[in-house]
Amino acid sequence: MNSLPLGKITLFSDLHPKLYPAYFNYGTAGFRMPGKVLDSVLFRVGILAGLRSKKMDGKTVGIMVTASHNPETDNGVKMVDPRGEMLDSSWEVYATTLANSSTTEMFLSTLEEFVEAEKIDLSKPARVVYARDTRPSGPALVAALEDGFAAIGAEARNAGITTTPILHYLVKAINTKGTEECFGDDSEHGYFTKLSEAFKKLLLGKPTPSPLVIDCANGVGAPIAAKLAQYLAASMPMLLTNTAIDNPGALNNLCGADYIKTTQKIPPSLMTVLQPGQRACSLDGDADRLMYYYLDSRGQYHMLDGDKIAALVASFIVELVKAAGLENRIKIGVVQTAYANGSSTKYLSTRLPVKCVSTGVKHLHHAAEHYDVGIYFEANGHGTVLFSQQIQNILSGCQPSTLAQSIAINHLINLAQLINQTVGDALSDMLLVEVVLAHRSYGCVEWDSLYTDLPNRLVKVLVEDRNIFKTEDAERRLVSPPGLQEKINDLSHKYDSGRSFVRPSGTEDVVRVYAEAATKQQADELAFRIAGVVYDEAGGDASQRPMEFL
Ligand SMILES: CC(=O)N[C@H]1[C@@H](OP(=O)(O)O)O[C@H](CO)[C@@H](O)[C@@H]1O
Ligand SMILES: [Mg+2]
Repeated sequence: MNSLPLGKITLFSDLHPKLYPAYFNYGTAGFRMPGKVLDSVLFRVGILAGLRSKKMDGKTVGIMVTASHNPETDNGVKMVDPRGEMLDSSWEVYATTLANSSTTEMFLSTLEEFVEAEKIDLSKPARVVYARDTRPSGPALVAALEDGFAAIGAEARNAGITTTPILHYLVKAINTKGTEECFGDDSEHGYFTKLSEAFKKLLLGKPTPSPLVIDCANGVGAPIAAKLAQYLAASMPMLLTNTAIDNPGALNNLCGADYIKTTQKIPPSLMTVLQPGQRACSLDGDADRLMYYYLDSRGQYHMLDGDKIAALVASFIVELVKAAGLENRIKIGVVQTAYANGSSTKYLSTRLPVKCVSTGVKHLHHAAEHYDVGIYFEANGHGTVLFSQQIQNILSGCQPSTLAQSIAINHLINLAQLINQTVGDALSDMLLVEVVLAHRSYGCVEWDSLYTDLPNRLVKVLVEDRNIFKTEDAERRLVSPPGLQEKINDLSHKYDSGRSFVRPSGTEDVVRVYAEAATKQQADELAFRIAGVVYDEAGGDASQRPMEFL
């Protein structure tokens, strides 16, 4: 086939017309909207994925149908590149243009222009693997996606209902099969085997962890964690909660990783379950984010977010690399965003290089790839640790001269197996945390005391046009509107340990204000004063002005 099958695409496309005037944007998290408006988008993404595979010489491309931590009525779709990573950003623009073509004719002509511009060799095969989360709108959207595959003639493999990180794993496993970089068996069984075997090796000789309460957000994490529990058997006792995937409206409702981070509260459903001192964690709706928390002996709630996970894991890896005698050969680094708590940055900076990049997983992931071992976590609990292929080869070829070196090297080798190398993975990260806690003989209290979080506050501001907000220095400084950054600086300087920044959201039509300061009251006050200044500069009617915190 050296030209697009226009007749077939037309037939299918007419079954999936663009009915909604909505503007579709392939953003940080792919397309994400109310599920009911996405039929045409899924069909077109099916075709685009086929073309992406052809462009990548027939390698398998992944597609995940999910809206992660969003409300149950939302849905979305994102594409995964052959190495298991997020779609190349140049294609995000094509995805947006194709999704917004208002008629079949316009869609076809845009497709043709695009094939021409990208010089796609249409005679190449197209291969895709796809999955969805548990959302009720999922089956119909997957059917639209499958029509897209049929229209372009893609060879499609259905991975069923699974997590986003497993889909990423499958993509990389399929594409590295039979190569030196072989990633593992390209099945869910392969994923569970890889994780559980590495976990058991890392825990050998350590006491079995006490039971961990897992809030599955009533989403796809529930069936997947249940399967993982079977592979781990007695080596990791887990108490699964919020597993009601068939209860309408339950997904992410008053539970899940995003609820934990944004409300800084325990899910109400766990109030009677969680014992003081017991570890608990929450996954989000597609199980790529993880938050830990616990109640202290006075019953007070404490949150252990992505920054605390980074601190725990980074210090452990730094010590292992030293113990392996490889500190001069392995360059370790941490990547954060401006949302990382100032105390975490301070803690980490005394141990290893820390880089700050713009918000969004792809920025963190790419920056982490510049290290031999790159650790990245967003404060919201999304993150992973990347071991370069070269370092994995060095580790497996190492000739240790002492027993201690040999043990440390083996631990590093097993960590590279345990940790999902493609994307943040709540279940893999959870096992990683459990390994470090077991090696350190830490409970939550000891882990929490690595450093004390600076109180902070995040406020959303509704403005008339968030596009007038432009930033630099990894989003820490506003360059537009002119003069606003100076006002932010003046206010921040008035508070002990005051730090604040303002940036337009990439996923919502708002501007976000983040502030931290020495006390909670000061952080709240600073955030709301800056939000007020932002609103006065760019907001609309006075009723939407952020209310001063009392
Ligand atoms: C403050 C915050 O949590 N921002 C989130 C949010 O991005 P915004 O661009 O801030 O809307 O969604 C992103 C995608 O899920 C996530 O990567 C990021 O951390
Ligand atoms: Mg998610």
